[in-house]
Parts: sequence; C-alpha cells; structure tokens
Amino acid sequence: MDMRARPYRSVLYIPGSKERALEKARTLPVDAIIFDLEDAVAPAEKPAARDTLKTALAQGYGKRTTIVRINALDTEWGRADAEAAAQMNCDAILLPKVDGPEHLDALAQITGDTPLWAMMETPKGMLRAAEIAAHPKLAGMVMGTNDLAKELQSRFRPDRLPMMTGLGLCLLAAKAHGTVIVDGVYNAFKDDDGLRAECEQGRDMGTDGKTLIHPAQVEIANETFAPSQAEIDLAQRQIDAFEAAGKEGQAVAVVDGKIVENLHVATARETLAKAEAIAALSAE
Ligand SMILES: CC(C)(COP(=O)(O)OP(=O)(O)OC[C@H]1O[C@@H](n2cnc3c(N)ncnc32)[C@H](O)[C@@H]1OP(=O)(O)O)[C@@H](O)C(=O)NCCC(=O)NCCSC(=O)C[C@H](O)C(=O)O
Ligand SMILES: [Mg+2]
Repeated sequence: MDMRARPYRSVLYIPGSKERALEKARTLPVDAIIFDLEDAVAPAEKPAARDTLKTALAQGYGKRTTIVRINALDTEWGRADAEAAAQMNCDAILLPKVDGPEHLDALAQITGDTPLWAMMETPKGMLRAAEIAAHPKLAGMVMGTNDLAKELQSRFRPDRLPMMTGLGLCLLAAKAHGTVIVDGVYNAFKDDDGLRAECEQGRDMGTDGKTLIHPAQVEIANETFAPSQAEIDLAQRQIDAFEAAGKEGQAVAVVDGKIVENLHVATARETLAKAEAIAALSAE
C-alpha cells in the first residue's frame, strides 16, 4: 500500500527501550507508531534499545505503519542508529532536527531505499520546509512542537499562536509536495479536554493526525481525525447530487443550500477514501 494512502489519525511514540510498552502497542488501535531511539531513551540505554527494537519489530505490528526515530547524525549515536534501523522491519525512518534536504541526503546514503520522514522542529527547518518536503525520499513530516518552542523561546498557549507560523509553513510545504504531515504532541497526557481542543485545531488546519505520548490519548485522536458519519453522508450526497446535475448538463449542484462544484466533489471523494482506509485498517 502507498504510504500516503494510509491513515495517520493516531501516531504513538514508544520509547525503544520499554519492552512492556512495545508489547502493549500491539493491543492499541493506533494508525502508526514511532519507535523512538531519540529523546525518550536515556543515553546509557540507547545501544541496547536498538536490539530491543529490532526484535520487537521482527515480530510485527499488524497493519500499523511502523516508523523508527533515530538520533540526529551529528550525535554519537546517529550513525549506528541509522545502520541498525536500515536492517529493521519498519516502513520508514524518522530523522530529528532536520534543517534542510542535505540532512536527508546524508541519511539516505546509509539507509538506501527506505522511505524517510522528517521531524520539523528547528527554525532552519521551518524556513526550508519546502525543500525538505520536495526531497525524493521524504514520505512524511512530524511537527516537533516541543523543540520548536524551545528554539523560539516561546511559551505554550492553548491557542498555540507562537506555533502558527512554523505549522503553516510546514503545512504548505507538505501539501505542495503531497507529503503526509502529523501534528506535534500534547504533553499533558491526562488532560482530555486540552488534547481534544488541540486535535480539533490540527484537524481544522489540515494535518493528517496527531503524535501521541500515551495510550490514553489514542481514542480522542482517532475520533477527531476520522471523518464523522455526518461528513461521510454529506460527501456521498454531494457526489450523488453533482453526478445528477452533470446528467442534466449542469456544472453546479446544490446540497443543503450550498453549492457543490467539482472541487467540492474532489474533497468529498477524499473524505470517502479516508473513511475506507480507516475501515480497512480496523478490519484486522
Ligand atoms: C509519559 C510516560 C512516561 C508515562 O508512563 P507510565 O507512568 O508508565 O504510564 P502509565 O502507567 O499510565 O501506563 C499505562 C500503561 O500504558 C503503557 N504505556 C505508557 N506509555 C506508553 C506508550 N507511549 N506506548 C505504549 N504503551 C505505553 C505502560 O507500559 C502501561 O502498560 P501496562 O502496564 O501494560 O498497563 C510514558 O507514557 C512515556 O514514556 N511516553 C512516551 C514518551 C515519549 O515517547 N517521548 C518522546 C516523544 S515526544 C517528543 O520527542 C516530541 C518532539 O520531538 C518534539 O520536539 O516536540
Ligand atoms: Mg523534538
């Protein structure tokens, strides 16, 4: 299956060193998993985490998309992580702190044909988002809003105003190049209302889903980023009305008092395709 056709409503980080969490993930209804070797793994545990992860991934994670996040190549662990990840049973490798396409070039020299994802979390990365999105090996972008806030010296706000320039630049780049884009994490993993509000904001803006840090966050992300039954019904009615109008020689239909043109039909078809992809993933 084309990586870009899969759903990414819920993308759960799991520390590569935590065997219990690696096991539990097989029971969770997540669309994708980021197996982390970077921030969630203590320095002393990093070498062993590579082996733990390789064994866990060899056992498989069903239809979930599997992505391994390595350490940056300019760290003492980066090269060994990249070499190890290239041998793992995963769908993609995620590189943190990508400043420009040359970082992806350097990784691709080690990892060969494996698709790459980029953490978008540095000011340079924001300013070069379009070049990063255009990289031939790039299949997805992940917003790193914690690192970005650190770099910007900004404060966390419920409306995420300080994030909007970076998020907007990355969204434009991802959409211009047909790349998946997943929103950053919500740190307060026991605050369901805050998480829901941030998911809604990310969905409204056009991100494909949310990165998560705890299983308790999965349900809200899955719900928010899936087309609702009302959206599915409307999409089908728009397609039907437009096709009926076409048979009458009309280029415009009206549904619920609103015009439906070919561009709205394209969106309606995307809604149905997303619902089908989610249903296919759930049917394990
Ligand atoms: C945040 C946590 C440290 C909390 O862990 P813990 O106290 O163990 O939580 P619970 O006791 O509530 O756990 C209940 C069960 O769920 C399992 N669990 C917990 N977390 C995960 C997980 N992420 N994936 C799968 N399973 C998980 C526990 O094992 C318990 O299982 P069981 O005993 O069988 O019931 C912890 O959640 C955690 O470590 N989360 C991940 C943190 C992480 O990955 N951070 C790095 C990514 S965020 C980032 O880097 C952002 C980005 O780069 C940026 O810049 O923004
Ligand atoms: Mg980060």
